[in-house]
Amino acid sequence: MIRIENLSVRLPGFSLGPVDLCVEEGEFFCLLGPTGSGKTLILESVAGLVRVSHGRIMVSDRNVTGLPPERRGVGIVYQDCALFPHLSVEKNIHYGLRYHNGVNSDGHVRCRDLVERLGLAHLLSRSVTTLSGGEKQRVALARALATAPSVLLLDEPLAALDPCFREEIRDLFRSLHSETGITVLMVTHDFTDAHTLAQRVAILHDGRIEQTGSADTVFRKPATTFVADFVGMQNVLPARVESGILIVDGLNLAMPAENGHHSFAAIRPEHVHVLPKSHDAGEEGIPGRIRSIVNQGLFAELAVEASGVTVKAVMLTSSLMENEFRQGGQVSLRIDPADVHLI
Ligand SMILES: Nc1ncnc2c1ncn2[C@@H]1O[C@H](COP(=O)(O)OP(=O)(O)OP(=O)(O)O)[C@@H](O)[C@H]1O
Repeated sequence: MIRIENLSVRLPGFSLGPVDLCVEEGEFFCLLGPTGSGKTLILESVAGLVRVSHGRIMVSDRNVTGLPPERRGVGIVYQDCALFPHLSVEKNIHYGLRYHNGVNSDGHVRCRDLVERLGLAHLLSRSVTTLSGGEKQRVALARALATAPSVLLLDEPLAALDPCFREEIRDLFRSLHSETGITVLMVTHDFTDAHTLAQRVAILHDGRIEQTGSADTVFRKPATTFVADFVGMQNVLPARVESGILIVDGLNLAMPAENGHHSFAAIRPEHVHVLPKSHDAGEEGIPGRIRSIVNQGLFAELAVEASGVTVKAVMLTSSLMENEFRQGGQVSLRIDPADVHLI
């Protein structure tokens, strides 16, 4: 368990916090946010690598705020692995043991088990400078776990890897977490990590947490326009309700089930259905004109102008071809009220 209470870190050009965050025992938690929003600083505060200005950090019910990194019971893996280039794979893995209750038989047994589990036995005598990206990450993970930390901190460990290694290491994190039940706090830019690994996520903005929840909730029901933009809603439009009709900018839409006071409607581009003009789009069909098409290969991104509003949509390129959609062409838009999220 990691409990961060009222944490602030003041640096010359940046202020983190106040941040409150609890990662439950055995949870896999992802921190997401734009570059420079303070994700790494949170991780470094937990690891004891940065001076905390205010607040308290608990790891497994122990107040570790004033403790040096090696006494906090945390393991950390960085994006660039930060392995010691002058040491072999084996020496890198054993490195931390000397600072954690000395080199004892428990530590050696644990390292042997990790070497086995992470498929590193044939690499032990190799210099780490000769390893592939995926192999380096597995060594970094073994080194971080060698001291039996109660929590594992991962700072964008997949970002520098080729897509094929990324999938392999992501699977490794997933199985390791489910087998050991270790508490994991991971910084990532990648929404796939959030969806496939995390039980919960937090979105950071300018040193503050803007929303915490399951990946599904945060992606489908963002609490703020910032989170909506960040998770790729693309259509975040001023909205008001008049006589039971939702007026989104200049568009009249059927009212979604959500109630309460709202100022914005957020609609994911994949929830905007673009249909040929002749197609029966039903009562909700909104006439529009295609302003632009960007072909991304498998998908195409469309900007459609409807009643003076630019609505973003994505569709399969095959469907774009089939329907012979062209820039300037007339279309009908259909948006299911259930896919309109009010903020
Ligand atoms: N030791 C430091 N001294 C001064 N400023 C720092 C220090 N460490 C981080 N910062 C600044 O704090 C801000 C947040 O940095 P941080 O590395 O936490 O961002 P991040 O969200 O992890 O970004 P990225 O996704 O690009 O890694 C940045 O503006 C950074 O320049």
